[in-house]
Amino acid sequence: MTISNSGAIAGISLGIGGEKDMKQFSSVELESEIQPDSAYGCKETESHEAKTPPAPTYDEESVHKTILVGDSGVGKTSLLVQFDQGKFIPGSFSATVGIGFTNKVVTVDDVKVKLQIWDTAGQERFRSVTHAYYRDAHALLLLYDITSRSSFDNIRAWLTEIHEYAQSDVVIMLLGNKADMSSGRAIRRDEGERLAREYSVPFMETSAMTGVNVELAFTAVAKELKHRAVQHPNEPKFQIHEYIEAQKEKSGCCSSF
Ligand SMILES: Nc1nc2c(ncn2[C@@H]2O[C@H](COP(=O)(O)OP(=O)(O)OP(=O)(O)O)[C@@H](O)[C@H]2O)c(=O)[nH]1
Repeated sequence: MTISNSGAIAGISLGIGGEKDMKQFSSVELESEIQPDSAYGCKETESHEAKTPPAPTYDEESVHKTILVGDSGVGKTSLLVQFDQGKFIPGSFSATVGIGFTNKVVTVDDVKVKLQIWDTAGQERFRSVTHAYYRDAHALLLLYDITSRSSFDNIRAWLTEIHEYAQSDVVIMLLGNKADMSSGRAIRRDEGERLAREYSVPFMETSAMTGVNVELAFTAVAKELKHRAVQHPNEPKFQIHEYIEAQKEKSGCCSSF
């Protein structure tokens, strides 16, 4: 699997201590970047004979809007920077202001899946701005910080908001970030697993610092979105939970947490 970047993080100032100011991007400009969901569904055939329709092909021009959400300070910007640039800059970001995005292309099953990844401000005062972006989101990565009980407790409220403002079929993934901070851990991994099971969403612990599971989180989302776009009604569905567990086992990623 390869990952390529098709743009810098829009509106995020990466300077040490710099504010992650997204203000210079108007929502109109940003929305115009999003392509229609042309890959979803397949074309009607002219013949009226009862035959199995051909499997739809994936439209590589489709853009999948993927949004990072969660309390302020859980590591949304750091996760995106780790995925985008493969690096972690400790303590370098002040709170995100507003919302901004970066484009990434993830190659899964030999096709290029375009993710437009939006980094949102976790602070309460920006909530009304970010809600507006949920509506046409294809995927939401919901983060808490494993060293922060309150960020974990707030996940239920985030899920309520997501169900209120996002499409009912949006792909949701729960991420327990800062998994490298074992000494400060406040939330056990099985608590995260239990919450994810309760809401039937996939879950993994990540570290924006070490990079553990960062690529896997985005790749799993890309795979799910790609499979949904070309899903044939008679074929078994892609099992994102099984895929994640298999990949975790392969990498042996989580044994040290
Ligand atoms: N040890 C460790 N620190 C992290 C990790 N992810 C983020 N941090 C630190 O946590 C702090 C907050 O990270 P941000 O990425 O700014 O968090 P955010 O969720 O974008 O915050 P808002 O913009 O306010 O919503 C920074 O000091 C990061 O360096 C991680 O995986 N491990």
